[in-house]
Amino acid sequence: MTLVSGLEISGLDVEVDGKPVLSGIDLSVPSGELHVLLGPNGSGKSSLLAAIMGLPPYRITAGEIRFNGQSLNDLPLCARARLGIGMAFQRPPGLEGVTLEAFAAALSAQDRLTREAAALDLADFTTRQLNVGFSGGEIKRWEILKLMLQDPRLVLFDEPESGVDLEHVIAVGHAIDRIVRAPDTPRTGLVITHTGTILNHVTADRAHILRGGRVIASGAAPTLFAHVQTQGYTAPAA
Ligand SMILES: Nc1ncnc2c1ncn2[C@@H]1O[C@H](COP(=O)(O)OP(=O)(O)OP(=O)(O)O)[C@@H](O)[C@H]1O
Repeated sequence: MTLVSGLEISGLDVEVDGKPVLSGIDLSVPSGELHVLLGPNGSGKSSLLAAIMGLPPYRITAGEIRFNGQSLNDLPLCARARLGIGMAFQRPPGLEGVTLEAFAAALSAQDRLTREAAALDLADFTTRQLNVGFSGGEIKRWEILKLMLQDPRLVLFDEPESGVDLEHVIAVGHAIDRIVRAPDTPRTGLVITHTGTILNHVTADRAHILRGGRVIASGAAPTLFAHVQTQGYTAPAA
């Protein structure tokens, strides 16, 4: 299938320092859909997000990543960000001297900061420096708020619920839905989850199981997650 709009990955091989981490990945996420990546530790989930975002040291050695019909393979990170690709990181660094207010002002997104900071319980943080002294859960909530301010078109979430308490997971899930399901802005989303907690609060369309750097199964998100809970990261019988 060739998608005109959305994310399309075909025959993708990726290596790190000469070591293959992804092999023959075929994955399509149509515009307007949110897909989930499941898989055991070390199966290549974060490497896949990094390869889409263009983060070093992940190197594409075969295949192609396209977004809205444009190949990303030869684009540096900053060009991918300008195309509207954004990522909520697992362990983002602190940015001393840059406050949430200043970050929002640089993006002319002060209105969104006011609105969405309240929804993510970060209203008291606007004069704080980014990620400096934030708790683990606060960092995760800021990563979601950051995406709201950046207004990306392809949104990558690396374990958005890990370290987030149960009450705030609800806010994070609703915020992810607001990002991906904005009625007048078509967006595409890909989210990694281990526990599946976030799936109780977002509407996910499809899920994919990665194992050993390969996609071994794809299916409706609730069905595939239920399968993983009982059978582990295996391909369901046809
Ligand atoms: N920068 C790197 N340097 C060396 N090896 C790496 C690097 N990044 C990933 N790898 C290796 O690639 C494999 C896939 O790692 P990756 O982080 O993508 O897995 P994951 O599925 O996201 O795992 P987890 O569920 O534990 O977060 C692992 O064996 C990992 O050690």
